[in-house]
Amino acid sequence: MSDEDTLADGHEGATRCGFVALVGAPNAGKSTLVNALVGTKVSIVSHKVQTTRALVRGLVIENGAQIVFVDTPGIFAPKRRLDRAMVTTAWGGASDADVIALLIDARKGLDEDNMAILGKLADTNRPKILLLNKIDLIRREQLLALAQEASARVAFGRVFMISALKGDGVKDVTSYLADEMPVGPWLYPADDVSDLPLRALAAEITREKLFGRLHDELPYASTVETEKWEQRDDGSVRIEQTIFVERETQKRIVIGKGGQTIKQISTEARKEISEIADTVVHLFLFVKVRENWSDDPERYREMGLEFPRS
Ligand SMILES: Nc1nc2c(ncn2[C@@H]2O[C@H](COP(=O)(O)OP(=O)(O)OP(=O)(O)O)[C@@H](O)[C@H]2O)c(=O)[nH]1
Repeated sequence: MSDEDTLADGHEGATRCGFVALVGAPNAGKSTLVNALVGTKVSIVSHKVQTTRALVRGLVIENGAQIVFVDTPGIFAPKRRLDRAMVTTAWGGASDADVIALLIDARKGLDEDNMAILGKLADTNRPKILLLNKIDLIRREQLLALAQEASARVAFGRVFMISALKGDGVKDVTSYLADEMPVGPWLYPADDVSDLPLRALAAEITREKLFGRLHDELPYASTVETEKWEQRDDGSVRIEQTIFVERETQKRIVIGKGGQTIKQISTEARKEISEIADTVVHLFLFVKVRENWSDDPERYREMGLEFPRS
C-alpha cells in the first residue's frame, strides 16, 4: 500500500467525496442538524460551490469520505424574485446531489409544505433518504405511521429517526451517507477553511444576528458583505462589513436609537466570529442603502444564485 492510500484521518483506501442536499420546510431543523453533524473534523463554510449552484453549509469527514452538505432554503411557494432564485437554486443543487436528504419536523406530519416537497422529490431520480426530526417531541407509533405514509409517496433508500437538537441518531446518518459517497478526491481542505469562506461565513454570522434582532422589521433581501479582513501583527483581525438595506428607513432601524441596535448586533457577531476565526476580532459594521438591488443580476451572481428572468 502506498502512502497515498492512507488518508489524513488514518483511514485506508480510496477517498470518497460527494454532495448531500438538505431539503426541508422552514423550521424543520436544517441548521440545527448541520450543527449537530459538525464534529472535530468539520469546517462550516458558506460560499459558492464551483458551479455556483448552491450554498455549502457543512463539511463532514467520516470513514474516509468527505460529505459536503448543501443547504437549500425552506421556501416552496415563492412570490418575490429573490425567493424564486433561491428555490431554483435549491432544486438545482438537489438535482446535482449524490443524495437528497429530506428533513421533516415529525410533529408537523405531511402538511402542505411537506406534501409539496414530497411531490417534487418523487420526480427526482437521485438517491433519497428521509430524516424524521424532533423525535424527542413525539410518540414512536406516530413516527412509524409517518415513515410509512411518506415512503408510500417517495422511494427512500433509508428512513432515519433523529433529534438534531439532542444529537440522537445523527451519527447513523453520517455513517450511512459516508458509504453512499462516490469515490473521488476531497474537494475541500481536510481541516482549515481558506480566507474566502471565512469571510463569507463571517458575513453570514452578522446576517444571522441582524435577523435575530430585526426579523419582523427588515426585508429578507438585506445582505451583509465582508469588505475588509486585515490580519494585524498581534494576531488579531480587523474586519469591516457592510449591511446593505433597500431604504433609508431600514437603515435607521438597523442603527437603532443612539446606535444601540447595531452595537448589540456587532457584539454578538464579533463573539461568534472570534470563536470561528480563533483569534481576537475587531468588527466594524457599516449600513448602506442600495436601492432595488434585488432586481440587479450582478448581486445574484455574487451570492451564487441564478437570476430568474421573471
Ligand atoms: N425539540 C427539538 N427541537 C428541534 C430539533 N431540531 C430543531 N429544533 C428546533 O426547531 C427550530 C427550528 O430549527 P432550525 O434548525 O432553525 O430550522 P431550519 O430548518 O434551519 O429553519 P430555516 O432556517 O427556517 O429553514 C429551532 O427552535 C430548533 O431548536 C429537535 O430535534 N428537537
